[in-house]
Amino acid sequence: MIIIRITLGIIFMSVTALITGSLKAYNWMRKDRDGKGGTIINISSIVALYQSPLMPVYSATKSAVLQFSNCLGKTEIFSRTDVRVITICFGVTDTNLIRGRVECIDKELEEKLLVALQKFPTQSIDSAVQGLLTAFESGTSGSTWLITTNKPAEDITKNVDKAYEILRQGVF
Ligand SMILES: NC(=O)c1ccc[n+]([C@@H]2O[C@H](COP(=O)([O-])OP(=O)(O)OC[C@H]3O[C@@H](n4cnc5c(N)ncnc54)[C@H](O)[C@@H]3O)[C@@H](O)[C@H]2O)c1
Ligand SMILES: CCCCC[C@H](O)/C=C/C=C\C/C=C\C/C=C\CCCC(=O)O
Repeated sequence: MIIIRITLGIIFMSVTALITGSLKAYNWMRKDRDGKGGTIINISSIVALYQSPLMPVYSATKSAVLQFSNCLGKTEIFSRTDVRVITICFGVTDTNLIRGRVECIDKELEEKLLVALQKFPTQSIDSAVQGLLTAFESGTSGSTWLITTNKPAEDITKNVDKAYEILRQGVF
């Protein structure tokens, strides 16, 4: 089935490869294992910050990137390893990704996504890169940055923390 192939591909690229690659870099850089410290910047997306039916698989992978990177970058670990982990949530950015056909889990969603991608303001690659550089220069370990609609990069770590404070109610 085509959708299974697409789904497995997205999960492999956005989650499996990202996590294994991050951990390889992490273990190589960590100061408590003779490394020199360093920075890992992982790319999530605005789809990790809200719930939409359009791309359940892709959205799940970007939420996984956000959670993995935030947790790996927590102070308790950073203070031992000096490996800073920053997460970027990009908005729609004018790259090949949004130019090609996006095969959703069904035709109805594909049509809705096309409309959404056309309606949602698209930022330039330059804005996206400028925002990433800001996050690299200013971001603390475990921070999350929103870079969208050609606006300056915004540190949204406090929003993510508040969201998880709400989610954890009743857990402990
Ligand atoms: N463009 C957007 O609107 C947008 C929004 C949010 C997040 N993102 C994320 O940004 C990241 C980059 O996407 P993009 O918009 O630059 O897409 P893109 O398609 O323009 O670029 C992807 C690049 O990755 C390369 N690539 C693909 N498979 C590879 C592999 N197995 N090994 C090495 N390189 C490979 C491609 O050749 C291409 O150069 C993705 O994680 C995407 O989810 C993009
Ligand atoms: C609603 C607009 C959100 C845009 C931000 C987002 O990161 C950009 C996505 C651009 C294209 C989608 C890229 C990959 C998904 C590919 C196929 C979807 C597979 C089905 C699914 O995810 O459920």
